[in-house]
Amino acid sequence: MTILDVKYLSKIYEGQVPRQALDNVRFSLRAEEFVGIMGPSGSGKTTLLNVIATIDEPTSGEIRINGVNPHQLGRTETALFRRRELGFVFQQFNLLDAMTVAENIVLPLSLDGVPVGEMEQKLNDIALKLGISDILDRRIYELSGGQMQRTAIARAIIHKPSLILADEPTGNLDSKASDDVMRTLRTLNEEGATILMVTHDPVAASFCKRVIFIKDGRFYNEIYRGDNRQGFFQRIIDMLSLLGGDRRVLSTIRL
Ligand SMILES: Nc1ncnc2c1ncn2[C@@H]1O[C@H](COP(=O)(O)OP(=O)(O)OP(=O)(O)O)[C@@H](O)[C@H]1O
Repeated sequence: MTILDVKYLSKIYEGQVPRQALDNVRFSLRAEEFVGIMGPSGSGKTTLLNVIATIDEPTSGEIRINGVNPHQLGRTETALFRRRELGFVFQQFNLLDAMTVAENIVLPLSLDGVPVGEMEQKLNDIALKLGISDILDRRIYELSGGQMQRTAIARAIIHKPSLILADEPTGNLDSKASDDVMRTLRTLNEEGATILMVTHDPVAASFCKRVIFIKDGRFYNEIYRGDNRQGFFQRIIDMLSLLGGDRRVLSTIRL
């Protein structure tokens, strides 16, 4: 089953000098895929994610999520669609600092008017799954980066979205916390979640089942993991150096 269909997507930022950020990008994601998007700085990754997230409008082309083109919905319907169908994980976590972990996680459910008993059940299930049951009463400012990101992931998935969109989810984490977060995303994927993740980090990307590379706003190539993560990691590094990454820097990154 196709969850996300990106069809001939183009985006031009108008301005004194118009800038084409996306040029005819086309790909799709089936249910239970875990796909990374990589490419040089300025290649259009965030723009692509923002258009899929309905934060930004395409100039031409369209996206479909579960067969629906959210850009054709009215403003209220779009907000509802985004809240029900999508889960967001960001580099900056975007948690509410003064609230507790539990309050942050159930926020999307309370916005949707889910009864308290059901909310608590879901909260406890998700906290157990993400290994954060013992920190539910802590305030966000008391957490480590890895705990913050796991809280953010719990919030992103508590309503069982069709598609999880992650933008540099390990960008603010050290390598141990990154590894924990990527293992969490991998487990969620193995349990049925469909994930699209933008990342610069080849180690994080090696947890995906497929990586799509874009360059100058265009689809450039894609590679599949297969059984061997080490081999996949090496192919990601090779592709990044083909795309202009610094080979000396890339050769220092270890799995
Ligand atoms: N709001 C905007 N107005 C004008 N140009 C923009 C805007 N946002 C992005 N761009 C331009 O569009 C192109 C793609 O930007 P985008 O942020 O999508 O790239 P990226 O691959 O996510 O980059 P990075 O890896 O550095 O985050 C760049 O040339 C950028 O300068």
